[in-house]
Amino acid sequence: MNSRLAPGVSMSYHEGMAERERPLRGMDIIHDSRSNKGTGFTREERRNLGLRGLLPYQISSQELQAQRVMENFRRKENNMERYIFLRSLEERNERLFFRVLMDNIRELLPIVYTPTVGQACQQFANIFRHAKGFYITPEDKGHIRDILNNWPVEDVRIIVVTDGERILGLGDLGANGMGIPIGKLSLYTAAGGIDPLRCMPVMLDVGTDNTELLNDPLYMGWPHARLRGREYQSLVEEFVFSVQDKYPKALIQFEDFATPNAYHHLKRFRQAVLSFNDDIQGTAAVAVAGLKAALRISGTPLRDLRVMFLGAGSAATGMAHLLTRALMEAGLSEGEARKQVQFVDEHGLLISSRKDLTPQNIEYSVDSEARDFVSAIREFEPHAIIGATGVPGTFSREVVESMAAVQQRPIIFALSNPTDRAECSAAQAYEWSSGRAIFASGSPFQPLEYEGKRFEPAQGNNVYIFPGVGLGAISVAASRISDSMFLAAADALAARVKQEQLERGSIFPPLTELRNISLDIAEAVALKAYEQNLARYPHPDDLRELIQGVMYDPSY
Ligand SMILES: NC(=O)C1=CN([C@@H]2O[C@H](COP(=O)(O)OP(=O)(O)OC[C@H]3O[C@@H](n4cnc5c(N)ncnc54)[C@H](OP(=O)(O)O)[C@@H]3O)[C@@H](O)[C@H]2O)C=CC1
Ligand SMILES: CC(=O)C(=O)O
Ligand SMILES: [Mg+2]
Repeated sequence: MNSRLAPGVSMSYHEGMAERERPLRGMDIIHDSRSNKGTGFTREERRNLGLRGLLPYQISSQELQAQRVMENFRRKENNMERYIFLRSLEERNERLFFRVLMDNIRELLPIVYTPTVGQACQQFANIFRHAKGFYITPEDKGHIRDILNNWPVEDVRIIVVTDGERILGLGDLGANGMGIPIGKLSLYTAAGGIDPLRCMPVMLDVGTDNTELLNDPLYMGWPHARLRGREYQSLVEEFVFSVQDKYPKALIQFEDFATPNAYHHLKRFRQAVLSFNDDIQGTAAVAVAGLKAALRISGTPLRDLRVMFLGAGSAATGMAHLLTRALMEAGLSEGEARKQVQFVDEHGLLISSRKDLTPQNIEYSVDSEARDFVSAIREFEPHAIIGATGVPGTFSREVVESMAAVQQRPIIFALSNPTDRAECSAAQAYEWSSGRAIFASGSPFQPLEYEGKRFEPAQGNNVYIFPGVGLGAISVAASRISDSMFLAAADALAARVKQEQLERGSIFPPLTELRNISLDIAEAVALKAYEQNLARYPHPDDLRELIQGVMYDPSY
């Protein structure tokens, strides 16, 4: 048991959580999305809360309201309309929004998350209705701790922060990237059971180098070129330390930073602050889980697995790092494990003589005559290729055919988001490999038939990981997040894949199980925290029950 408590960290999850009471009545309660039930208010509530006359006569159950919402949702003409509709619902009636999201996660995930959230970021100014989240600009330098007091919640537990420089595979979207922290936090609640009151989306709006946005009079962000260098770093530091001061129990998830900054922040804060980088570490765990499940289909032992990454940025190098750890757990030395991982980027195979290697990928560089992707595949004969380039079409027919020539069951993960950035589509992977590919993609592809056989392509996305990691970490007040926690998360995810799913080619469990998956992951992460002496709350009698007990329920 470890009861080292940081200043401001109490002994249990719920302690210190009470927010200032705001007795609401009448129209105020209807305009407060957290309290509002719309037509769900009972006769008695209507009498006691001054609501008589303010609502139509009929009282609807939450189930009936949800049915009404889904009918309206399905009548919308396109996904952007659906996105706007759902976000407006959240602004009116938060519990109904989460009820609907949780009960229809398969149908709604592509709207609140990738691919539609990418489009929503691109059109952020055009669809803007209502400010949500917290914006920090360079003009707030020296005042961040003060302005955090403007946030109306006393006890925040999860913060997702971006600076908008690498939004999915869409590049620098400046302050429009706020759609991503908002979307990720909706999933923290729907999948990870974190009370939305405890969630805070943050945009570090340090400008943008996207000239189209800078020239757009509708752009709503800080209209300057990106802050860089020391000034940028010191703004990020001020933000992190202000958060620690105001919200000492909060986990900070860094999201969609450009690679050099992503690694800089990870290195700077990972030991001292409860934080992680989702693109580097969350993606890594989902990939390791997917590979482990895929190996159950191909029959290849983990210690023999060879993987070639296309792209050598934050997502790919994060995956390589955790995969190396997994291979070491399977009995290889670090050197042996690294030899089983290779990278190809825009300029070809990462060979030792290249001058553009980074600290994250240099250890994987090789001596080889091969240069381009296809000849590197022929030489290395990887069991898996994993794309994290943000560039569509990079898994060409020749690439997939080469994989099918060297492996009976080639593993092909096209992880770039949104859908139109995927390295190849599910249909292409199956067709070009004569139905032999074991496929996953970052954004969803519909089930399909190839030569009379039905395939259900899996979605290899960090949404399977971050809600559970966050839930586990804050349930025990972890002091930091370790690599071992991500390996534990990967194992918990892989363990949920059933044989019958593998037979349909699906290497991740159904998204409808996200809440239970997150609970399993949270338990595994929390156990790891106790094992590694990183938990700051005393060990409970029943860890799973404790975690389950803190999970948000949107029912009235
Ligand atoms: N499925 C999931 O859960 C996740 C998916 N992703 C996706 O991964 C993608 C990459 O993210 P991230 O790693 O942060 O981005 P980066 O920009 O850091 O990395 C992209 C990498 O791809 C390389 N690249 C670019 N063009 C090509 C090309 N034509 N052929 C080969 N390599 C190329 C780049 O090389 P260079 O630097 O030389 O340009 C760079 O190494 C994004 O689309 C993102 O949506 C990210 C996180 C999670
Ligand atoms: C999924 C995700 O985190 C990304 O594409 O950046
Ligand atoms: Mg991301």
